[in-house]
Amino acid sequence: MPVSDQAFVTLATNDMYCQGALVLGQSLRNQRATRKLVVLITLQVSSLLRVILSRVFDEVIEVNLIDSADYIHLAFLKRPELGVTLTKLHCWTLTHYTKCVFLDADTLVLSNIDDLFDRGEFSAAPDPGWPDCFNSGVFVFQPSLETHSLLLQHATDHGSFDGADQGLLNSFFSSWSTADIHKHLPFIYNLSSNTAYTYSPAFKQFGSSAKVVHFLGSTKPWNYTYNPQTGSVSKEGSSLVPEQQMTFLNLWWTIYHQSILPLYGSVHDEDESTFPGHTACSHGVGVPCANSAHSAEGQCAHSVPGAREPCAHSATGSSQSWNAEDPLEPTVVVDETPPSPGAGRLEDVNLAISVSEISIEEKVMELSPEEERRQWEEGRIDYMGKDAFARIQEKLDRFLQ
Ligand SMILES: O=c1ccn([C@@H]2O[C@H](COP(=O)(O)OP(=O)(O)O[C@H]3O[C@H](CO)[C@@H](O)[C@H](O)[C@H]3O)[C@@H](O)[C@H]2O)c(=O)[nH]1
Ligand SMILES: [Mn+2]
Repeated sequence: MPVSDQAFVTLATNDMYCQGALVLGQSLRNQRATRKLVVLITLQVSSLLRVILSRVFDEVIEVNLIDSADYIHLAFLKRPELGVTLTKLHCWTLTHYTKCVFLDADTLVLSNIDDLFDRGEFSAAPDPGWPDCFNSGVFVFQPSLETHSLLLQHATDHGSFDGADQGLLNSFFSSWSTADIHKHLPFIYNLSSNTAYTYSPAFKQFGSSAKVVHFLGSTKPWNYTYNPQTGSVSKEGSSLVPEQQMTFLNLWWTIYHQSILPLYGSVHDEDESTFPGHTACSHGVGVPCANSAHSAEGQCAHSVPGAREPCAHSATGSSQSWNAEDPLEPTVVVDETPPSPGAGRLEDVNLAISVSEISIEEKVMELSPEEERRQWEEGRIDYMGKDAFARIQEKLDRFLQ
């Protein structure tokens, strides 16, 4: 029976992490999850991705880093690296749910995990790098504004020993390692795909019971290239990937290929008026790249209503959809057309699709000075890139010369 006051929750602060969130959401649907699916997003997520997320998730909720007084209290601007961390903490504000399970966007659900809702706050699995700490990629929690503000207060007072949410949560829920063994989730609920092999006999014994795999670390599934004809991540550049991880990477990509890519086609078909910049075209083998662009600016959906059914093979069947049944058919890409004058921003991802290769690339955006200024004024500040202190100082120095 569906339970409407409990939810699986994830987070995606940009279009790249949205790709992970989509596969995660779809994997939960494939495993017949009986709880609501919620994705937290931030302003940076494009309107196209918001629509696509709404096809997989029950709720797409924008959390705003800038307007919240809490972040100002935290002297947020002095600790930009805490941004994503603080965004994860927002899950405690989902008080229309009584209990939730948070899953990182780089996790993949392999079998039904509804039994996690039998556990209480704060339940998590050990971190493979330091098992007296939990890994914050999968945890059971109870939304509460009080806990949320205590967490923010803790961040203000103590910071985070790893500069991110895992350190903060471990010092906040510091009795996890000793107090209650029931709050230790078995490792199969958060199996790190790249460290499992360090104890390979255990992996051999228990690996097949894995329920959630976590692509922890800097290389994520969407950083690989996939060959839909072989059903496998391309070997090139992945020769160092251990065999066990390869299996999980291929599973991730199978879901992406079969269930997520068709959504791009169907959104285009249905929402031509919303995304007038979108066109689709076919390319042959090896054609390098396709871009997507649109000109509609995202209205943020506190909650975007969307399809609730599993969307495997949900391509609408027109020639503009990915042909999952017959990968030898000419493939379809979402192509770039110049946005109309005064149009909104482009997507932050390129989908490069050909018969033998699919890849997802981060788009390096060249913004007009007006657009740059607008982003700055909206608080969308690229601390690590063009708005980094060193770059601004350079500009000031040039100006003052
Ligand atoms: O630019 C980003 C970065 C992260 N995330 C979200 O935050 C999660 C954590 O980031 P991730 O790249 O998955 O970190 P990990 O490689 O898993 O590293 C570890 O360290 C992180 C920081 O402490 C913890 O959040 C993770 O749970 C822990 O597994 C992601 O899955 C996303 O849900 C974004 O939305 N945008
Ligand atoms: Mn992660």
